Amino acid sequence: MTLADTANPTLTSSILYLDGISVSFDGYKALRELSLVLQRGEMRAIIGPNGAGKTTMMDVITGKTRPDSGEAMFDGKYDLTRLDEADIATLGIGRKFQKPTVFENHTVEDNLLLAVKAPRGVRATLFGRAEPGVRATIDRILVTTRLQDHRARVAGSLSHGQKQWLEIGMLLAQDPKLLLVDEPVAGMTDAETAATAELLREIARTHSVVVVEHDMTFVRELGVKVTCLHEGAVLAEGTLDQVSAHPRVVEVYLGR
Ligand SMILES: Nc1ncnc2c1ncn2[C@@H]1O[C@H](COP(=O)(O)OP(=O)(O)OP(=O)(O)O)[C@@H](O)[C@H]1O
Repeated sequence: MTLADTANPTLTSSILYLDGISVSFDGYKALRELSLVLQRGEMRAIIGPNGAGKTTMMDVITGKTRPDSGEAMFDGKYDLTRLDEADIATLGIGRKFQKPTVFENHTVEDNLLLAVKAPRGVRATLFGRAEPGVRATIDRILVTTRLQDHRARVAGSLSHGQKQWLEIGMLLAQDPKLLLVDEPVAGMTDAETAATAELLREIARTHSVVVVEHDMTFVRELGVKVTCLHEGAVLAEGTLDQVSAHPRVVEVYLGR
């Protein structure tokens, strides 16, 4: 961080600060001077057509992709462009990919126990006799993710929606400050989609969240600020109504 940055109140007050991020793949510009600021405790929905750069942006945040230029800061002080993926996860950025990757042969509860933030070595001894603090965390997550009545079920027997919630629960078990959630409601029923919006709103009371999603009904249910990306940059930002009324957003995305 430079001296100029410490005097930048937008940076110091934000959980995530992206400024002028560019990424090229073999000459193709996936991100073009992308700038986005997420306040602490904010949930933001990211929309935009295929190829807009949403996944690439998430990859920059998690250290999977290094930008060619620009600034990416976390929690007002950590330079994400200089840290590797493991360091960034340890700092408190958790990511959930679109496809659920739960341990199908383990119970719901054991999946959460496996994910829980615990010192190395402790994890292996957790099964069957988890310490009370860990138990309380797991119980809380089971309630949040609507899985309290399914804790003893094998994860492979859950519905698609329940698997997604379990994976969100596994993310929560790591106690991240910032959650990145990629297309959580793809393939869900309308009822599951509505429940997921409610679940994320609950999580957003105590965490900062970035959600990438194409389902506009779901984005409306989230009721948060929306950023529409197009060709690697921000095309529009505001409430869903404001963004939806933007002629270019209609032209390149919503009107299609
Ligand atoms: N590793 C890579 N090598 C080459 N090109 C890539 C690579 N990753 C992404 N791209 C290209 O960069 C552009 C942005 O892709 P990205 O996956 O970030 O878009 P997206 O907004 O997430 O799209 P979608 O909604 O389809 O997931 C696309 O044109 C894509 O083909």
